[in-house]
Amino acid sequence: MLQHKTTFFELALAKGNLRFGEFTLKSGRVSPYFFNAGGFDDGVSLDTLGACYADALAASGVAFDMLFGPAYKGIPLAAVTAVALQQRHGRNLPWAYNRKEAKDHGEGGMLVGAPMAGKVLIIDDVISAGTSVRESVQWIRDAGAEPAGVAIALDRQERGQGTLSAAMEVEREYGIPVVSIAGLDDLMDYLARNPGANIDIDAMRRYRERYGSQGE
Ligand SMILES: O=P(O)(O)OC[C@H]1O[C@H](OP(=O)(O)OP(=O)(O)O)[C@H](O)[C@@H]1O
Ligand SMILES: O=C(O)c1cc(=O)[nH]c(=O)[nH]1
Repeated sequence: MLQHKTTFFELALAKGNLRFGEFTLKSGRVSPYFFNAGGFDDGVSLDTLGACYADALAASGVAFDMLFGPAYKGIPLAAVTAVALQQRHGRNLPWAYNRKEAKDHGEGGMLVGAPMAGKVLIIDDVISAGTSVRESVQWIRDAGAEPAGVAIALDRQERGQGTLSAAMEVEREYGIPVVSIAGLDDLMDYLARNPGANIDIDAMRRYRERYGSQGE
């Protein structure tokens, strides 16, 4: 398993950002696990998470010229990934984010940071229904730039309306790749080798059989 995946799982488990039990999702499904991206809430964990995004992007080979972090949770993720790309991979790239409400004084406007240009990579925590990605693609195109792909932390690899996962639906709809630090398959592999006392791996398997996405 690639080092950034192991590092991500170790960090998420140590911070309690990967939990096991019974959780009702946005979709209404009852899941035996839950990922809370908002819990990377201190300097060390944010720094480590940024390194995981940067290393996953470097390993993916996706080409991009700048980063875009959709409000709100995408903003610190894009910022810390920009820092990690520079420190770990020698790529000093521009980055930008949007506001959720327009600012009517000072510099005004909805977009903050570098002007959108070239191939823009969207950085977010998760994709559920794809609404956030859809809005980000619109921001990027309206500014005359081109979406290059999406980077997320954990791909739950479960189907949306059809048999494809939300990430696959985004790839198909926009013709752009979705890169994740890790996916459910990686998590299952990790847990098989590092079992936790409170983790019902059979419940995870049953959930994946019932809701897992199929094909590419
Ligand atoms: O694929 P989707 O259905 O859009 O769901 C995923 C989005 O939902 C959450 O953001 P949210 O819009 O709740 O805003 P926040 O970042 O301000 O919490 C999350 O951070 C993603 O951006
Ligand atoms: O589908 C969701 O609602 C969801 C799942 C998950 O693991 N984490 C999260 O923030 N939302």
